[in-house]
Amino acid sequence: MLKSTDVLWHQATVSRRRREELNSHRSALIWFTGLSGSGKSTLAHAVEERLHIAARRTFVLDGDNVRHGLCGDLGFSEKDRIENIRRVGETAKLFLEAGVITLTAFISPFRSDRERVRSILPHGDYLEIFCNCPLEICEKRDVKGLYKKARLGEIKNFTGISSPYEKPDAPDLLVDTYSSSIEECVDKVLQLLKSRGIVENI
Ligand SMILES: Nc1ncnc2c1ncn2[C@@H]1O[C@H](COP(=O)(O)OS(=O)(=O)O)[C@@H](OP(=O)(O)O)[C@H]1O
Ligand SMILES: Nc1ncnc2c1ncn2[C@@H]1O[C@H](COP(=O)(O)OP(=O)(O)O)[C@@H](O)[C@H]1O
Repeated sequence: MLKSTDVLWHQATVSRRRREELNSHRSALIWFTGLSGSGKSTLAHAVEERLHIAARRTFVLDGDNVRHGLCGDLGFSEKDRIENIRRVGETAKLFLEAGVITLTAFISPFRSDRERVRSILPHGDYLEIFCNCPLEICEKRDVKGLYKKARLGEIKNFTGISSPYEKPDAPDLLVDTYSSSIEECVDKVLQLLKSRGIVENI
C-alpha cells in the first residue's frame, strides 16, 4: 500500500482565489441535512436555480445521484453512511477549490460526520441547513414509497424508522419544511448566503 508520505501535494498555480475572482463570487458549501422526504433535494435544486439565473457558478451533489456512481459500492449500514459522507465532503472540498457554490442533499444522519466535513474546510465555508420536518409528515409524503417498504420490513436500516437521525444542535439555518412554503425556505437560504457575504444583489 502507498504510504501517505510518498505522496506530495502539488500546488495549483490557478488558485481558488483566482477562480473566485474570475467568477466574481466566492465559493461555499451549502449542506442540507434531514430525514428522507424532508425537502433537501427540492430546496438544494430550487436554491441552485435562483443562483444560476443570477449568473453564479453552482453544482448540486445529491445523495440519490452520487449513490449511483461515486458511492455506488455503499449501502446504509453505519459504516457505509460514514464513508458516504466522508467521500461527499472530500468531493465538495474539490468543488470549493474549483470556485463553485456547492449544494449537497444527503440525509447525513450523524453529527460527527457533518462536523468532520465542516472541519476539513476553511472556517465559514460550511453552512448547515437543517430541513426540519417531523417523521410523520415525511412518511405521509413518502415521495419514493420507501417509508412504506421500510414499515413492511422490506428495507433495513431506514433512517427515522430503524436507523437513527441526529438533529443538528446549532445549524446555520433551520427551515420548517412542514409549515413553510418552498419559496419561503428558498428565500431564507438566500438571505443566509447574503448575510455571510457569499452572494449579494440577488
Ligand atoms: N435505508 C435507507 N435509509 C435512508 N435512505 C435510504 C435507504 N435506502 C434507500 N434510501 C434512499 O437513499 C437516499 C439517502 O441517501 P444518502 O446518501 O443521503 O444517505 S446517508 O446520508 O448516507 O445516510 C434517500 O434519499 P432522500 O429521500 O432524498 O433522502 C432514499 O431515497
Ligand atoms: N417547504 C418545503 N421545502 C421542501 N420541500 C417541500 C416543502 N413543502 C413541501 N415540500 C415537498 O416535500 C417533498 C420533499 O421531497 P424531497 O425534496 O425529495 O426530500 P429529500 O430530498 O429530503 O428526500 C417534495 O415533494 C416537496 O414538494
